[in-house]
Amino acid sequence: MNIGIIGAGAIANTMLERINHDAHENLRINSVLVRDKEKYQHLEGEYGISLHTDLGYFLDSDVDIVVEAANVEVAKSVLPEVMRKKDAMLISVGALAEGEFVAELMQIAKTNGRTLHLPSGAIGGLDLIQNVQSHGELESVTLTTRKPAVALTYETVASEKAVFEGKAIDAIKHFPKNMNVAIILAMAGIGMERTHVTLIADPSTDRNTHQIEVKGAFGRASFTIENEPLPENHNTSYLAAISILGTLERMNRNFVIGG
Ligand SMILES: NC(=O)C1=CN([C@@H]2O[C@H](COP(=O)(O)OP(=O)(O)OC[C@H]3O[C@@H](n4cnc5c(N)ncnc54)[C@H](OP(=O)(O)O)[C@@H]3O)[C@@H](O)[C@H]2O)C=CC1
Ligand SMILES: O=C([O-])CC(=O)C(=O)O
Repeated sequence: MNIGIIGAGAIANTMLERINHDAHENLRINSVLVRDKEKYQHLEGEYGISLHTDLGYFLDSDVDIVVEAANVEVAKSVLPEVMRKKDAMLISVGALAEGEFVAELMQIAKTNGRTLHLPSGAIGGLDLIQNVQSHGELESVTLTTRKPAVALTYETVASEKAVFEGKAIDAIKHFPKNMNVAIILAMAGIGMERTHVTLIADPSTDRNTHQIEVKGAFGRASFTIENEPLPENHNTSYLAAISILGTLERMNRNFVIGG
């Protein structure tokens, strides 16, 4: 499967390493869309990809699926055009916080026979949450995220401090680079208004920890994911990058595990 990536930052680089550098048997990244060609020129030689700055030419290049790995604003602006022409995979899922935009995208997907894939990103447990909610039997979902203080605030923080507490829909507005997990969790479960989020700036941690608590007719579940960050961007967990890789790999299979 030929892949086009939007963005050339920490996640995109991990994918270029795992897929092109390691010569993945089924996957190949052919094209990368950037806004500054000079800055990323070295990638063409290093990974044998074509760099593009024009979305139209990028979409017309030899790619079967487009993976967005840029940011929420870029995702919002390019996704409608991308989905008219290609299947897409989105990691800046904060772009989907507004229901009207999701409805517009789903209409484009339906008209053009496209699929939008949303990997689990830096968390897990979304299979269980979706199963429980399939009959609307989810009662509550809470997310407590703890990140290094420097990732969340310019203030000097002496001891751990909650920098946000409230609904998922508001969490992504205030922290678009850190709360994509809140949005995928809300989409899988009880929505943007009812998913309760606490974001803690912790000067004593170097990990991105997401603690999820779920209650419903099935019983209760809790998941704690203690993520190692990517060296190129400490805000971003390594798991987010390999959740894209795993999702791409599973698209090639003739069997499905979990769900
Ligand atoms: N769903 C989840 O669980 C997670 C989601 N994320 C999200 O994934 C996304 C990518 O993360 P990460 O790789 O760490 O981010 P980085 O900041 O490392 O990289 C972002 C890349 O996007 C590029 N970019 C910015 N604007 C444009 C544009 N207009 N056109 C093309 N490229 C552009 C940047 O280029 P330039 O150098 O020119 O600025 C840069 O190469 C972020 O939105 C992040 O919040 C991250 C972790 C978890
Ligand atoms: O990588 C993480 O741990 C989470 C993150 O940044 C996000 O959800 O935006």
